[in-house]
Amino acid sequence: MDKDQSFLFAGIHFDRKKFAGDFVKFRQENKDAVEESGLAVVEEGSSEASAKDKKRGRKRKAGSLDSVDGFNVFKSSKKAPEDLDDEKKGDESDVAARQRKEFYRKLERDAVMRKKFNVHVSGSDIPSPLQDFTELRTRFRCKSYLLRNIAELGFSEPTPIQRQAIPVLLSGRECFACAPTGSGKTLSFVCPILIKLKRASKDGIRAVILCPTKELAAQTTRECRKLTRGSKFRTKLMNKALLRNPDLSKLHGDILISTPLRLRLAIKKRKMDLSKVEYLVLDESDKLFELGLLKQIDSIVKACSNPSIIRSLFSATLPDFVEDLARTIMHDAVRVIVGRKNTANESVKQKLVFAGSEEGKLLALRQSFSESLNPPVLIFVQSKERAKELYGELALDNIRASVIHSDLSQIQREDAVDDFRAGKTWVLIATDVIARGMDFKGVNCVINYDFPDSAAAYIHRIGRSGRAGRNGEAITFYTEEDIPLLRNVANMMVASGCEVPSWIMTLPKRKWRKHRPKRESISINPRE
Ligand SMILES: Nc1ncnc2c1ncn2[C@@H]1O[C@H](COP(=O)(O)OP(=O)(O)OP(=O)(O)O)[C@@H](O)[C@H]1O
Repeated sequence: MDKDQSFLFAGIHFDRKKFAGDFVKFRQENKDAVEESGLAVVEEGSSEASAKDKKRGRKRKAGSLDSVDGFNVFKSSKKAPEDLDDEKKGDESDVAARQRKEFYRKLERDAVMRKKFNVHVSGSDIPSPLQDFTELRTRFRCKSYLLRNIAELGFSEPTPIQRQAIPVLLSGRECFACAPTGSGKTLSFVCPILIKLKRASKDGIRAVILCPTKELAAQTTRECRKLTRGSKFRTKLMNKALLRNPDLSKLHGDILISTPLRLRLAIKKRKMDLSKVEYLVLDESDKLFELGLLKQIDSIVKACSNPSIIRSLFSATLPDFVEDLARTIMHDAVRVIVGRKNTANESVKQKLVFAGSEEGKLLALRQSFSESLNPPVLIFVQSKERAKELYGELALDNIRASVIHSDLSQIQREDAVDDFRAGKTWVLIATDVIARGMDFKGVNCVINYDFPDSAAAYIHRIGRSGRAGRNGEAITFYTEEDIPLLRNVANMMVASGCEVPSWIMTLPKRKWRKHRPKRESISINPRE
């Protein structure tokens, strides 16, 4: 068949320009045929494959030049030139058939692997997922220091998001990634940066990672530094001290991690130059795209003016409006979703507890602590005033608790986090300021003392537990005021495999709106 085709078309020069419309149609038909065959995403060949194809193309060209040499070599041969031509065509079509077969096999292997790890992709020409970390060396020439650091961190195999997002970014593609809380998204964006930047340079900042809070920026900086041990890469955190520097135009460093507000200040007031930035990561991207931060993000995106910049968005929640907004600035981005978009982590056992009133909540908390306090426990409340009140109450019970909210100084906030991490405090009372991204090892239980104000807040809060494959628990207190939105949380619980009393599922479905009802004071006993 192939032979016939090549015979039929031999000598025909197809004018692609003249018949551009037909050519596109023809390509589309071919695409449809592949799609019907059920093989993963239509153009889901790896970019390495396409790179190989390009090389093959080059080789083919080179081959036609080689054939001149070849002709010379066989000049003395007894065979007639026509026979040689036929033989060569036969060989070429065999090679093409073999290559095609191998290509489809690869697509099938990729599809099987994605299915196994619950990875869903869309976009064109998507690279194969990683089988293991050693592929970072064989496929992407990762340096040994990075593999050593990954091993020292105890990561024996890549998590599903790492399997797919790392090769996507390493093949120079922009990317939206949505994967459950605690599933290793940080390594998914730091690792490609380190491999792609190759070596440290004095040319200024080449990668920027934006995080919505100072705490998360500090944590990501720490993680980055663990991964760059043994290399010359320098990771800079945009903190108060750095921001005092009147001229940041010559800042020495490779990777800069910042909150949007601080980076915008650095650009506007401290001559920060981001024109050489090759990688821009928006971590917790949906938070960064909220109204309050959008202006800052916009000016940072503009300041990163390198035309070949690679931008990526990561979060455990990726609403459609964020994707739509991001698509306006991204080129040919690949979308990687692990599991189902916007769902709670399945390793967290979730429970709803009716507490009746504010007083009932405090009683329920005290009772559960007196029966079994299984630290570390993280408690979320809806405002800093309530955080202070609850802290005061727990102090009366001699529970080793600390509190974190936006009224505290940066040092106090850092101390609260560090003490909780080090096990000096058993309970951390917090507002949503630390609901996103914070990686506290082994939080046994998250208590939503106050009902969350959005689906994303629920997913991120409870995602502080059940991280890196561990199990966790989440308890959500509710009172009469929260019942209108109870079904929303119940739906998320059901979607992640938890049981919910059947009456809750019969409640009317409501659209989430900012839910911060005015609640009675937490303190029952007036104190001095
Ligand atoms: N391949 C791996 N194997 C085992 N543990 C890993 C691996 N990659 C990352 N981790 C660990 O998993 C934990 C969660 O990682 P990370 O903080 O990157 O999650 P995340 O997906 O960004 O979560 P969130 O959505 O809450 O920000 C960390 O403690 C990290 O050290």
